[in-house]
Amino acid sequence: MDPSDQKHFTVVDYVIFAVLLAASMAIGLYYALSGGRQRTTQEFLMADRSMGCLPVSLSLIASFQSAVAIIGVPAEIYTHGTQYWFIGCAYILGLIIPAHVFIPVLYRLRISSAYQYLELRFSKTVRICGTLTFIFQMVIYMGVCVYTPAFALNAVTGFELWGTVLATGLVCTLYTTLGGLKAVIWTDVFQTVVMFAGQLAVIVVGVLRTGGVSEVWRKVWEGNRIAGLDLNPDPTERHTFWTLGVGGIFLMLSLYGVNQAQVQRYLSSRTEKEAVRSCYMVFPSLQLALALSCVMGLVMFARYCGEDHSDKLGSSSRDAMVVYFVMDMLQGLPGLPGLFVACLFSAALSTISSAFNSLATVTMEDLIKPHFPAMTEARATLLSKVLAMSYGLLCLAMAYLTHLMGDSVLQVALKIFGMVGGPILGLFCLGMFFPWANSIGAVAGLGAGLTVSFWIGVGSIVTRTSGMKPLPPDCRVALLSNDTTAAIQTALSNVTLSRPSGLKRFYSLSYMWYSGFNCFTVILIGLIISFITGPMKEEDVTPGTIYPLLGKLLCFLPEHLKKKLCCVTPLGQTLAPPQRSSPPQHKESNGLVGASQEEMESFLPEAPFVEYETAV
Ligand SMILES: O=C(O)CCCC[C@@H]1SC[C@@H]2NC(=O)N[C@@H]21
Ligand code: NA
Repeated sequence: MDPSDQKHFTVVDYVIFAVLLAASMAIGLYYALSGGRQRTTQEFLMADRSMGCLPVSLSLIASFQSAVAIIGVPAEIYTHGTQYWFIGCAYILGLIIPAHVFIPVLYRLRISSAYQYLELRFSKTVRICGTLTFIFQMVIYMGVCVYTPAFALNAVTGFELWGTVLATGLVCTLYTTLGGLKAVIWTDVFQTVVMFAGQLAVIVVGVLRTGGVSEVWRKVWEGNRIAGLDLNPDPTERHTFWTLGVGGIFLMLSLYGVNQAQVQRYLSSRTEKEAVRSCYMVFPSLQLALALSCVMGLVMFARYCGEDHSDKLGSSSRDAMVVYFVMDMLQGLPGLPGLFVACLFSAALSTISSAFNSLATVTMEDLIKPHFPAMTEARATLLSKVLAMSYGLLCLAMAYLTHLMGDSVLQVALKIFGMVGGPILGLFCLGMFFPWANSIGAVAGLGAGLTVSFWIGVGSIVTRTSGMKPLPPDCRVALLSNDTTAAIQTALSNVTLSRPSGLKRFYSLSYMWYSGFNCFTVILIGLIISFITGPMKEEDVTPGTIYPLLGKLLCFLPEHLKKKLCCVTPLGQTLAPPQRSSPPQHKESNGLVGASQEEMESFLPEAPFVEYETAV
């Protein structure tokens, strides 16, 4: 972008941005110097399991609402219209199922890492596989989250790119390392407020400067950006009600049901009820976040449709255009561009800090502690801090990798969740809903799921066919010059998109189905291998690790029928846990793994959880 058109920041803007970083640091330092001063892993990683539902719910939003959503969703709405808004329908089941299925099972096991569940249900190997897959997913995702705001700002304002990445990464690493989960949750609360404020400011100023609500509405309506209910069942159609409203449920379950960053927040709640309540409280805030970013996209469309800005932005992507739009709107209003930059970095910091902390937790709990049972609390806490720091530096490296990806950042993030989060969701579903599944089946299922997901993911990149939604003749796209638009119009009008067949059709599966498709692949292969290698007997399954799905689904059946059908009878008391084959390797202060018999009993969930009786 030529310097003459670069939007510049006033001193006030830089001050506001600096205040945001300083406030985040202050919260981090406060929790480093108060309370237990982060001296135990219980406090550093689990916030002493003392959190209330309000901070937890805002922190749950912040974890997966980063600059990717702030920039990527408006760019999506501008380019393809409001179809994406239907993902809001997925938030209903996408939060009810975690609240009533995953939280009860995971909370009552009193674990610190979600993947401890996999060892309880299957074996240590399955736990390690789950942990490594999670680490892989979050490290790449963190890279996208650090890179997005810096890249977008640099493209429009000349804001120093790698200096920003470094500043963001270091501030985030510091307050996460110093203040632990308590600092991460409370900075998330502060940053979520800044995030909403920044987006609201842009929308209000944008609407006022584009001629008011009715004018904006007229332009987006004429620009056919308001999408209707698209019930096209074709799974290769990128965004339809089914891919977003149903495929999106699996995406939500992989994030809000089994992702360590969210599970850790549920487990840090003071009671299970608080955790369930925080999950419910996520719903309105998530809908608000979605609405704000979609409306921002519509205002941007109303503003630029018809004007021509191609010379100003040149080749930079739609994502950068969102920042251009914001700087254009907020010019001459000192402090507001700084507020938006603070909003962008709040979104990024709150997601990255959650990722650091959850990565440090699982690395500690799943990969290190099991091999060093005698490690003292002090050393374990110090190691957790070193881990948070090292993940911070690793993420800067990943930011560079994102530089090479090229796709729209929202697309990249959602593909990562689908390709890696989907199989992990499948692993937990296999464990919770199918008592017959055994460890070999679980590992085979996860392997198959990841293989298929990377096969589709890479295939879709190789045979990429992503076009822009055709524009009405009178509205030229801001980014393209007139003749290019004309060329696209003619090209689009007379080319009949050849329907992909066979393998190509497989590659063109909508990325919104990746989570669901990969989840079912893991379950299917996991069950097949389990039955081939000898299914587990119900009495061998660790109590409390099964969710009585069949019992709940068939709850309308009379007892004797249920007994025959799925040999499931809710017993009044919890059975004595089976003798564990391996002697307890180490006493885990906050987990059941390797716990002794009486510890197991003391932790076991009360009656509502089903114990299986052998089929009569
Ligand atoms: O914002 C990001 O970092 C990732 C993009 C959004 C991830 C998913 S989409 C559905 C759910 N709603 C959110 O706000 N985040 C998650
Ligand atoms: Na965030």
